[in-house]
Amino acid sequence: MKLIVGIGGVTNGGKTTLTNSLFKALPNCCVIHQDDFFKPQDQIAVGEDGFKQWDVLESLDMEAMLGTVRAWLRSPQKFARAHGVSVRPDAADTHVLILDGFLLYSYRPMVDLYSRRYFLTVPYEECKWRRSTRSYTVPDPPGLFDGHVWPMYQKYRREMEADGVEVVYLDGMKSREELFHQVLEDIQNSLLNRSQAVAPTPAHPARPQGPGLGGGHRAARPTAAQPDTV
Ligand SMILES: Nc1ncnc2c1ncn2[C@@H]1O[C@H](COP(=O)(O)OP(=O)(O)OP(=O)(O)O)[C@@H](O)[C@H]1O
Ligand SMILES: NC(=O)c1ccc[n+]([C@@H]2O[C@H](CO)[C@@H](O)[C@H]2O)c1
Ligand SMILES: [Mg+2]
Repeated sequence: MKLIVGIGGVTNGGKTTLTNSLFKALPNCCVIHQDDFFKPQDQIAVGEDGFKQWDVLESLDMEAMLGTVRAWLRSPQKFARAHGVSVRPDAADTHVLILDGFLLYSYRPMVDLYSRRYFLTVPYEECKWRRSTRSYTVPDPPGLFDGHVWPMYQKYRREMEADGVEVVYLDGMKSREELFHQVLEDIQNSLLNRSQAVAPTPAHPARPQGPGLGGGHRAARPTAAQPDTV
């Protein structure tokens, strides 16, 4: 069973913090960070506002990110091994991929790959404060947050909502522990529901095939007919 989980949402909402905790807690779990797919600095456009446009989809090599997700889909076992994740024999059929990033649900070719799309939010003031404490590989120039980062967050979020992309909102003002337990429990329930949906137990108790029984046609399988991939 393969499960792709998105930990998306606003910058400094706590995505990577939450992702790291889930990674440690879930069996056979791999992580892909969207931030690893930023294009080189000299390929980042400069806007009319004079700011490098880091917070737009075009600044990310999303084709490469999708390629990495496809590699996991082809063989989660191989992917896990290649990334130093040792596959747990007691849960060898369960594979979870977490995608961590601020623009996960705005790239059309990937939107339908997720089993669950989480979206962390924090209010403007908190976000601005947290961001001011961070140092990125390219430090934020003065005014970037108000001039570029926050307006782009609002624009992409509006578009995502207008497109009807279904997400589970998470309140990033909750404690790290509360968020972790909430999301872990939710993912574990998804895994449980899926394992029950694909379990080989028949919908009805097996009946011996005697005369007059088993007339040659099969009843449609209910939820079990769903593929176990995403
Ligand atoms: N639940 C929380 N409550 C308070 N502070 C938090 C919480 N989660 C994370 N933080 C802090 O907020 C900051 C941003 O956290 P984190 O790096 O996880 O966010 P992010 O959404 O991944 O940000 P980025 O946009 O840089 O990817 C860090 O200083 C982190 O310690
Ligand atoms: N990781 C990077 O190369 C980089 C460079 C400049 C800015 N950022 C910021 O990262 C955030 C997403 O995590 C975005 O808001 C970018 O502004 C990242
Ligand atoms: Mg992060």
